[in-house]
Amino acid sequence: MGFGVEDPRALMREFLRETGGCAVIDGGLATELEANGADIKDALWSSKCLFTTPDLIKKVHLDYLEAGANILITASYQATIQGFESRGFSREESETFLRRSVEIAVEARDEFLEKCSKASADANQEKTNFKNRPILIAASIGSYGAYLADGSEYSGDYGEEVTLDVLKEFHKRRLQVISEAGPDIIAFETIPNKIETQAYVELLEECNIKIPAWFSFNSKDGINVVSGDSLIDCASIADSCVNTVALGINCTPPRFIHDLILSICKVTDKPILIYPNSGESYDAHKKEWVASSGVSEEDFVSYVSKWHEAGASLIGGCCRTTPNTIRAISKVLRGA
Ligand SMILES: C[S+](C)CC[C@H](N)C(=O)O
Ligand SMILES: N[C@@H](CCS)C(=O)O
Ligand SMILES: [Zn+2]
Repeated sequence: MGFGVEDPRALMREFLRETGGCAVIDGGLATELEANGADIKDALWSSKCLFTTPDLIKKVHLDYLEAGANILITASYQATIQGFESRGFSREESETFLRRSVEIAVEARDEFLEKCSKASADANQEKTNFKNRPILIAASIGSYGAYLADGSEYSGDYGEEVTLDVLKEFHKRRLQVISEAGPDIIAFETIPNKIETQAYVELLEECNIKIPAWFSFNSKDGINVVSGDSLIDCASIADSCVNTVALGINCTPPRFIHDLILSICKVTDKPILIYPNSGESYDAHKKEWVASSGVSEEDFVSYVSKWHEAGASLIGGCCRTTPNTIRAISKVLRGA
């Protein structure tokens, strides 16, 4: 899908018009890869599947489309050139994995739309989710903390040596390669601090990236981003970027989301996105979620119409949410 270079916001306006004002983001990708048997207890986390089980990534994308998603987030969250090279892959191979993450999602969309057009002749089509609908591919860019593979995306504490220039150098080539692979949106996700927000904004401009972007922060107190930096400051920096078509919150417990939406509303008139996690906490050492600490799927879904009323127009799930969560979100929003 192509979008006007002069007005990147036309993308989101047109997309939300077509979806009736609110759209469904997919759910946890890594979560669902694990549920389908992938072993991602690894420094590359879900991006390992780009070279071990790419077909499984496509299957999970298709499951989320079948559940009702309008937006697929690619498997590139923890996919970095530096991470792949440290595992012995060449620069060229590493860049191919980045491009593949976008291609796999595009292939899933094409296959899904093909199934929809076949199903349209079927009298039972109304009973399925195989109905033609607008679908965007959002290329994930996880934070520097994700690459560190030690849970730093939940602290945003990178140490003094990680300056703005270090972060820009870290992300630059990856951002260029992913942008050239042709996603509809760049999804900067789980952004833990202000310095990384600034790095992304400067890179988009300096690399002359013409693809719309979203900025999604995470919080552990319902007020600030996880590093303690002001959410208002981070959101204002993101809002000022000409590429930005939406901003919001992901991988954050559901109980914090309502107040965070209200804060973001104060600094932007762009669409607000939210895709919370289940509220469980992550043990980065064991690479496991602490199961008892989250909310049930039912409770998660009971928040959805309140988030929508508070101002969120793009709603999905992050870690530990599943196609069932997305199916339920889709039902709430499509009935809204
Ligand atoms: C969003 S977290 C659960 C991703 C995984 C983390 N960066 C790690 O490598 O442990
Ligand atoms: N987009 C990633 C997680 C970000 S925290 C995923 O769904 O696996
Ligand atoms: Zn997450």
